[in-house]
Amino acid sequence: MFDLILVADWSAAARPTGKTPRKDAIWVCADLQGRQTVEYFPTRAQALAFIDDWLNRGHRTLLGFDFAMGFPSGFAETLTGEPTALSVWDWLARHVEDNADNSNNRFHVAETINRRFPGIGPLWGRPGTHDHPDLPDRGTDRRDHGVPDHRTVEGFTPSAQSVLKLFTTGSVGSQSLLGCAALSGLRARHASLRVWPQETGFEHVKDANLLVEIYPSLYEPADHPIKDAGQVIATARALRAASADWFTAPASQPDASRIATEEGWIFGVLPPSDCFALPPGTDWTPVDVALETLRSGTPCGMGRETISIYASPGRILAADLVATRANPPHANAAVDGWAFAHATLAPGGIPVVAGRSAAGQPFAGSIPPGHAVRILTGAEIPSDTDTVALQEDAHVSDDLLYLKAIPRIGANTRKAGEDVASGDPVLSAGTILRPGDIAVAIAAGHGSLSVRTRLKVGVLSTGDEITPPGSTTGIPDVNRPMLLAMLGQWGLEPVDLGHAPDEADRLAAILDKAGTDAILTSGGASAGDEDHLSRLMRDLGSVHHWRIAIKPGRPLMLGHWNDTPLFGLPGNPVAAFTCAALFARPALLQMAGAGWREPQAITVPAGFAKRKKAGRREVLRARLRGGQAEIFRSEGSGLVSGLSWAEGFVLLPDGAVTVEPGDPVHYIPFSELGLG
Ligand SMILES: Nc1nc2c(c(=O)[nH]1)N[C@H]1C(S)=C(S)[C@@H](COP(=O)(O)OP(=O)(O)OC[C@H]3O[C@@H](n4cnc5c(N)ncnc54)[C@H](O)[C@@H]3O)O[C@H]1N2
Ligand code: MOO
Repeated sequence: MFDLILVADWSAAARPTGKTPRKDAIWVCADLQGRQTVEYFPTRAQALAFIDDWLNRGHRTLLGFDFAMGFPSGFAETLTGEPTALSVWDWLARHVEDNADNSNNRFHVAETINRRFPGIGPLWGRPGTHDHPDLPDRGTDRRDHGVPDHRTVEGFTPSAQSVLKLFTTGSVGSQSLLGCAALSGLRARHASLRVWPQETGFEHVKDANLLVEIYPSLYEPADHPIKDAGQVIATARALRAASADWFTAPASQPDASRIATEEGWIFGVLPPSDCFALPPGTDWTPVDVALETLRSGTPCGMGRETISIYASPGRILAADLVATRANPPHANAAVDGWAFAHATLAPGGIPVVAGRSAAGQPFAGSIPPGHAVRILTGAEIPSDTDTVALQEDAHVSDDLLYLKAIPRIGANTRKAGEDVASGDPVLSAGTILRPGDIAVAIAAGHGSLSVRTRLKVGVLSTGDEITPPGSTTGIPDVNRPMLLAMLGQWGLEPVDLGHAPDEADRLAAILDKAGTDAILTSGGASAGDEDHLSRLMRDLGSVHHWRIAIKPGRPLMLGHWNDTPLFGLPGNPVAAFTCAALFARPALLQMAGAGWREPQAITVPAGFAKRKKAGRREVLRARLRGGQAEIFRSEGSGLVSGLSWAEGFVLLPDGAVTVEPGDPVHYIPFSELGLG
């Protein structure tokens, strides 16, 4: 269809990336009738000149860039008054300054954008060194700006990051701000270029030069020492093989024409036709619906207490913490050596004054110009000096100091407050205190902290067959000690509610007098004659969701006993563990005051093959070996040995999937679930 395919891996670098080809820079693959060349560019301007040159040659061209070419719903209209991606491109072209040496004003433009929106945001993320009051540092600092984080297409490419995030690992927002501005210019220079789907809709365009958004991570990189180069080569190959449904498949989305003009789409992402469909006749609750019920239904009602910093590991900070002193409190020496005022040194030996400055024992006198004084690591820099020479670079003879070389002004000194200034925010409310957080709290002047009182969570096992650990008869109680241990790792207060026999009255009495903030039960959650917990909850409790579209864990029951949230976990230990980690943990942490925390999955190649139907999410016990996710030998949810074998979960999506070895899958290490 196309004679020429151009694939660009874009970059938002603020400086030229250097003469030597390297990763995380701009790479362009040009594929002319199947013959590929790949080029590296130190600047955006050079890459655009190269692309201009190709476009001027008059080939039928498909041109792809790897950044979001549209923004989530509502963004364009608030910014430009028009709900189209192309209006945003033109707005950006008027505001972005992107110079030939890559220097640019993207963070300034981002602030200008944020000021047009209500609340705080929607854009976020900036390097710490920039002072941009209207561009929040963290995504969680934003509110009420009215823009969802993701475009529709990103629902089908879960590893794609939000275009609203401008900085740090994997962010694409900066690329998009600079890129969309550049594309506006490209369109102006090349009138024949049409943008799919923003201009064309989800149409199979056969006779135009097309500009599309691409996502190189969809393809296995070609063999090349630099991954970015391998990715543009692989993407160009994939585009050459694109079929008609690449253009038209997104038209199946309910509001396809709005998506096309406002949000755009990644060329090559095909929404599965039966995605999220449950088999007919079932009424299981999708995982995301159950999680949303929990997120909106488990507010924090915990009080506060002030405790010693020594008792604070794992506790949850109740209020934002502000530094009450600077760290370091005074300018001090970073090394053992000699302090002097740089500007006053004369050639030759430097006279040394008597005395010294040591940590905790500052030098008391004054140091005449051109003199030096002995100083030790951590000691205050005497007020009339500004530079420290390293002891190993100096020697003293006859009370004169000789330096091998004069260090630059300010060398080997630490400025007062260079770490934390008094009044700086250091930790935010909801932080679960880790050793590093405790360190900064102390450095910032705190010896005690206001934390949330601990959330008490009761754990109850049910079932007549359950016997105490160590028993030679019955089924030893795996779940209760396991769940109590999980709660402890999450910094909550586990309360052992013991074991209830299969009698509704006894079960109800135990639940009535639990006295905890939440309850986890295991067993009796499914529909059998002996499944007393589910019957009791339906009769006397309130059930919000029962039967979730997940394997393992389908019988999970979410509800309230009296006013206490109750998680009716399935009896099979693997299902109990999985449901506790994926459903109970975020809800309990939110109740405890730590906010809603979603575990972050990483995308890794599968070390296995598997096929699943649409209709439920599947959670496989997994671990990483050799950079690949391997899975446990069996999915049986009674196989407790797999819980010890595993170091994380592979999550397979609700829709149908076929996983082949090497395909990308989502892996959540147990450390992300607070179970490191
Ligand atoms: N008709 C249906 N049957 C089942 C369904 C269903 O939806 N309809 N779901 C199946 C699934 S999936 C699971 S998981 C189990 C969960 O059932 P229950 O929550 O009712 O659990 P129990 O029947 O009480 O126990 C299941 C299994 O786990 C053992 N168990 C229970 N507690 C413990 C414990 N504390 N420590 C160790 N092992 C425990 C128990 O002995 C059973 O072997 O239901 C399926 N059936
Ligand atoms: O939840 Mo059950 O353990 O899926 O078999």
